Formats: sequence, structure tokens, C-alpha cells
Amino acid sequence: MVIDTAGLTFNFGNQAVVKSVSLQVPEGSIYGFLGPNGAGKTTTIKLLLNLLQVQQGSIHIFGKELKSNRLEILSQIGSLIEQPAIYLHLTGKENLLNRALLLQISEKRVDDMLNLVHLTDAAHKKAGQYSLGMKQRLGIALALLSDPKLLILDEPTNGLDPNGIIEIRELLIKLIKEHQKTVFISSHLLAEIERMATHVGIINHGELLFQGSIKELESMNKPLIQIETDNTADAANYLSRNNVIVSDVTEQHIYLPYTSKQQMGEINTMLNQMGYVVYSINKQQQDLEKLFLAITQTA
Ligand SMILES: Nc1ncnc2c1ncn2[C@@H]1O[C@H](COP(=O)(O)OP(=O)(O)OP(=O)(O)O)[C@@H](O)[C@H]1O
Repeated sequence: MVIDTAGLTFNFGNQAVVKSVSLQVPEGSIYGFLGPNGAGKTTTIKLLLNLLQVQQGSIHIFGKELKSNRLEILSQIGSLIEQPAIYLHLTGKENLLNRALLLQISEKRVDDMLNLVHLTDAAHKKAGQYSLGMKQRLGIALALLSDPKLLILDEPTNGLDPNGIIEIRELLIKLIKEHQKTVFISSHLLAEIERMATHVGIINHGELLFQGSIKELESMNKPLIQIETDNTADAANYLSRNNVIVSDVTEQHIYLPYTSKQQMGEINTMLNQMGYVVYSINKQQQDLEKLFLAITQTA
């Protein structure tokens, strides 16, 4: 595991903000750290970057305990948290050169990073004139300058338009494929990261409610049968009285957990025999966003 925390806990005064969180981030993954605003994502990230001190629990990164190997570990992490630390009166390239000088990194690497984040054409433009998406990409280039093994990004797509989001997504996928990095990325929108994440952790009110691969999350996403009849409420009552589990009833539709085609046929027959007109009966897959909402709302 690249990141491995156990029972990580943090309080601001008497407010418990991170509650016994055990993160497992595998090497080479894009780990989406998801949760609504105020869930505790930024606080967790600050703990991982040693910007806040662990109050309870432990953090291991690259297999080593964070506090006692702080410099060694942090030198191999690139991060972007809150606003990227960019000098707006300098050009994009000057921003990178500044950092490169401090880290004793060559100008060639600066040019490579500009190229990687598609800012070569804007390299000599003042960063103050960059769009939000360009600033975020410059922030990622700054984070990547020292060639870190792990990239930790706090809501890098926040406030970006759909194109900006796609650009960041493609950049991160490229980093994993061609540069063998591990990326830990937080977001409050599943839709923004579901197409790139290999693993997901869902946090709300400081608690980790789900952790696993994106496939595991998808497999929790059980299909439903959606039925439309000429009398929804009556038909739903009839099914319930006859021991059929009804998950939800809306004005137009009845929803039941799907088990098989045969079960769909049986339900159809039951309703027809009671004289209900079945306008439609379909199998439906919930989208992951609904599942995400269901996970975070039941907590
Ligand atoms: N410095 C602080 N002092 C006191 N409380 C804080 C501080 N920073 C954060 N909090 C509180 O901790 C909780 C979690 O905040 P955090 O920023 O970690 O959430 P988040 O998931 O990153 O949310 P967002 O997406 O809005 O940034 C919130 O209730 C917040 O008000």
C-alpha cells in the first residue's frame, strides 16, 4: 500500500472531524476520495501531508511511519491543496523555474512538465492571465516537478468547466499509464472521478463509509425493476400484501429489487391477473451518483 492509515482520528476542539479512518491506497491506483462539503476530506489530506498533527491512529506512506520519516516521505509526494501556490505576476514557466531552482532541477524538466500539462504555448504568459483550469494545470506541473511517486490533489477540478475537468482527467490517466504514479484525489462529485478512479473511498461526517475498487462499488449497485401501471399506489399495495418486496413507489412507478427475468415475468402475470394494466416493466441500473448519495445520506 502506498498510503495506509489505521484508526486516524482528528478533532477541531470538541468537533470530531476525522473518525477512525483506515485508508488503503494501492500502488499505481487513482484513488478517488469522495464526500460532500465538510465531510473531512481536506483535514484528512492535511494529516497525510503532515500539515496537521495526528491526534490518534497512524499513517504509513510508502510502508514507513509518516512522522518519524517525514522528510524522506514528503520529498516523494507532490501535492495540490486548496489554491495552487502560484505567483500571478510571473509567467507559467517562471513559476516552474523558481521552484526548479530551489529543488535543483533542470530547465529541461520544466519544459517537459509544461508540455505534459499542455501549457507550452502559454509558458510565457503571466499566470495571473491564466484561466482557472490553466492555473490548476500549472499547480499540477509544480507538484510533479520533483518527479514524486505519489500525487495528492485536493479537489483539483473544483470550479472548472466541463472541458477543464476533462483535461485534468486525461492528464491524470496519462500520469498513471505512462509515468507509474499513484494519485490520491478528492472530490465532492462522483461523476467527476468515476471515469478515471480505480479505487474509491467515501467519507461523510468524518467516517469512511465505503472503500474498495470501482468494480466493488459498481457491484453494490443492484439493479431494480421499474413498473408502470394504470394504478401505481394500488398495484404497489397489492404486491406488498403478497410478500413482494417493494423498494420505492413514485407517482408513476413502482420499484422492486431485480433478481431474474423469470421474476419479472411472474410479477407481470400477478399484476395482469388482478386486472392491472402494465404499461411497462423494465430492468433498471441505478447510476453510481445515486448510490453515492444513498451511501452518504444514510449515515
Ligand atoms: N481550522 C479549522 N478549525 C475548526 N474547524 C475546522 C477547521 N478546518 C475545518 N474545520 C471543520 O472540519 C470539518 C471538515 O472540514 P474539511 O475541510 O476537512 O471538509 P472537506 O470534506 O474538505 O470539505 P470541503 O469540500 O468543503 O473542503 C468542517 O465541519 C469544518 O468546518
